[in-house]
Amino acid sequence: METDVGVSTSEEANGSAAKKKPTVVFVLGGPGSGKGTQCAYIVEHFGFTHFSAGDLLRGEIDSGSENGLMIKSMMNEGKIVPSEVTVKLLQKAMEESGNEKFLIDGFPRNDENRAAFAAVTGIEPAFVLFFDCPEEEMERRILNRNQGRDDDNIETIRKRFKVFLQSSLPVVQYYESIGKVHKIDAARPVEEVFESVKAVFTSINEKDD
Ligand SMILES: Nc1ncnc2c1ncn2[C@@H]1O[C@H](COP(=O)(O)OP(=O)(O)O)[C@@H](O)[C@H]1O
Ligand SMILES: Nc1ccn([C@H]2C[C@H](O)[C@@H](COP(=O)(O)OP(=O)(O)O)O2)c(=O)n1
Ligand SMILES: [Mg+2]
Repeated sequence: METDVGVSTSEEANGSAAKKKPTVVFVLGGPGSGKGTQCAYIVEHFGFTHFSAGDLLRGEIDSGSENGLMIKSMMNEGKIVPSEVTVKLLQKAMEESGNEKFLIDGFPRNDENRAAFAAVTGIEPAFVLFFDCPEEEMERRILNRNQGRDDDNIETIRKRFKVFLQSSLPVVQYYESIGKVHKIDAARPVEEVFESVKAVFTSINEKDD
């Protein structure tokens, strides 16, 4: 079943034709909190196109691009790749998609990411989903993930948790301060988490009707 989520519009400064801007939802949460898993369900039910910033960066490594080695070494250290690279990949993916409703997963991961996306695309998120999960549960999930990722080892996982607390949580707190965060208890089974996620998207649809 697909449900419609409204596309925001903005008037040009001179008040002429309204120009459509894509609807963007940022999906945030620590490593292993279940962002990718829940995004797959949201796509199925609500007609969004899903982009994982981490997947786009891994694609860039695999393509043999000139940034590949730099991205690979930063990811293996659990560090956040410069926004210039990530925002460009997201912007290209959105332009090529043909959709106007996007779930952007794992981005923005720091304030630099947040500001660069706003400056380059002119888009502010409709809202932010935040998957709240204790570290020991996230660690268990990542160690069982089996996707063959170089950064899913205990040493890098610990570094990623540190970066999440230091750089990514403040971005969530910023969006909380402007009333844009829907916080979800992500420590529950997948289906239960999705019930809460579904409620958020359904209530947004109803508001737009
Ligand atoms: N609610 C959940 N309960 C248990 N395991 C989960 C849950 N959500 C996701 N997982 C599993 O945990 C791992 C990490 O999930 P993933 O969606 O990749 O998280 P993220 O994108 O936030 O790192 C995957 O192996 C996934 O199958
Ligand atoms: N906005 C982003 C997103 C991810 N990255 C890098 C740094 C992250 O540790 C890795 C992996 O991100 P990814 O979202 O795939 O990881 P999780 O799904 O949270 O486990 O990619 C980044 O540099 N900038
Ligand atoms: Mg992920």
